[in-house]
Amino acid sequence: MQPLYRSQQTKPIDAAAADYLQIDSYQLMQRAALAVYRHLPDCETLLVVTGPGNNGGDGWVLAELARQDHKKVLVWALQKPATLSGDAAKAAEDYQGEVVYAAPAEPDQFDVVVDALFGTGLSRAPGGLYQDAIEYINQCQAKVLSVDIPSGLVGDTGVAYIPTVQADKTVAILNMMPGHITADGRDYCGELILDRLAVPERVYADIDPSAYVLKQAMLNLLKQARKHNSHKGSYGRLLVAGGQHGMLGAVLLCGTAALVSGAGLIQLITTQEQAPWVPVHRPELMALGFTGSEHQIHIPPADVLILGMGLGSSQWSKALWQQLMTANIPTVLDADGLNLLADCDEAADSIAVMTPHPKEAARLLNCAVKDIQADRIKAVETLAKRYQCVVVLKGSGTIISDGEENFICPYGSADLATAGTGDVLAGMIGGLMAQGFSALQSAQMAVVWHALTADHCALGRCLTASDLIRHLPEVLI
Ligand SMILES: NC(=O)C1=CN([C@@H]2O[C@H](COP(=O)(O)OP(=O)(O)OC[C@H]3O[C@@H](n4cnc5c(N)ncnc54)[C@H](O)[C@@H]3O)[C@@H](O)[C@H]2O)[C@@H](O)CC1
Ligand SMILES: Nc1ncnc2c1ncn2[C@@H]1O[C@H](COP(=O)(O)OP(=O)(O)O)[C@@H](O)[C@H]1O
Ligand SMILES: [K+]
Repeated sequence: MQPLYRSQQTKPIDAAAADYLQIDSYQLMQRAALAVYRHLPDCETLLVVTGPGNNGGDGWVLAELARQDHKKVLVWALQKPATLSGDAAKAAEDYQGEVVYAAPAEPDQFDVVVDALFGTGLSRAPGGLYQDAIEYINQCQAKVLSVDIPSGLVGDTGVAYIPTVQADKTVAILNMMPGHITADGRDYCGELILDRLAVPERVYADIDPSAYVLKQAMLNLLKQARKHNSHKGSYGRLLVAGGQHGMLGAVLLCGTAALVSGAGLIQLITTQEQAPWVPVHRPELMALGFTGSEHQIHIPPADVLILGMGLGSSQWSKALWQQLMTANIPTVLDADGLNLLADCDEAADSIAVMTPHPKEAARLLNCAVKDIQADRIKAVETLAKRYQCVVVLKGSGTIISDGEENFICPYGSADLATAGTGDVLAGMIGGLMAQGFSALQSAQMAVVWHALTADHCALGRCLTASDLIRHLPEVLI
């Protein structure tokens, strides 16, 4: 799996790469700039906007390459060359073309704008001249190519400061960062290209990644045929509980998704009044009504429980939650199941996977949603360690953590931002666990399958949770 590194890990990565290639840091910068230059869209005229550090250095080198390639190049330097240091100063000195120190008039004279303002060294919101430059770039009609990362986007977290360069293409050098694909990342990077400068991954073997990118290939396991000599009992017994009055749809979506994911036997637990309707909607699903009594219900034997979708927070909800959470069944906890957990101090040993969206995560960590989104990796890791389970933090660039390692999904889109798609995901995770996959493996495969199905459907804003379930099989063909 493709590793993702934090900004503090990029210096040792650069050093290891230079060492492997047996070149110095300036030669590495030259290779980086050449790699970016090769990804430049077809153009005659380009503006290269350079900042105060080595990202700016890459820009100066790229500008000289373009000049030697007979392009019409202009560098807009936010920092005068005399104030630069190290490789960036050298790069500015080697540039033989035209330079300006203020915004060029006629922004539409350029075919391409290269954003070489900030890379991994961005440490605060761009203000003053830098803010003006980013706003200028964003107003240009030209195609925008960002070197390493769009300036203003925080590589560690994917938080985009206001303003951030809106790139058409981003060329990451040597390594990618979590911020390229989670939180705001995908809205700002445009087409994302990683150029490793022909340095093999093993060169960084000693550097611990912050996360890994999940890959489509992990679904190959699900494409394998089942043993002929097997039966429904071989694929697990699953309980799906939730759906207080008026919310039957949540458990129906979840149970149906588990069914289509291959689980053997599925029983839904909902209210006494709604239970008879379950087989009417989906004959393969069995149903059990819970009255809300304090007395222990008869809990059928099960390998996995999915709890919380449309559960609510009434007395009925709390009584069901309490009884099922103490039943000692490996549990996928979702939605209101998580909200009830946030309100109680008891340890919950049976939780195998929890699937919070940022608001549910914020309730569990007693903070605001913006604190979760400010560092999604930290949030998911904290939850996984606290509850000793696999945590799936949903949203753009869904992150999965088992407390040791983190995994980010690069697929899916805001087409999934519609009611019930989370219920479908919980059903898929529980459905895979019921078939014997580990909690982590089930979460990883379900998240990738779910996101790729949305991409495959290509229904845009018309996508519904039911469409998603219907199209699941097509991604495995
Ligand atoms: N040999 C090398 O050094 C290589 C460098 N590379 C490039 O170097 C970049 C990293 O270089 P740096 O570490 O110099 O980082 P940056 O080029 O991102 O710049 C950091 C500088 O910007 C300042 N700064 C940060 N936020 C600011 C803000 N909001 N307003 C004003 N100033 C701000 C910092 O104080 C620091 O001086 C990478 O992203 C990549 O583009 C790559 O070419 C790989 C090789
Ligand atoms: N902007 C987005 N980009 C990618 N995936 C998204 C986006 N918005 C929502 N999703 C996905 O859609 C699902 C929504 O889940 P959730 O918020 O629990 O909805 P519900 O409770 O209505 O089912 C999650 O899998 C989430 O990751
Ligand atoms: K940049």
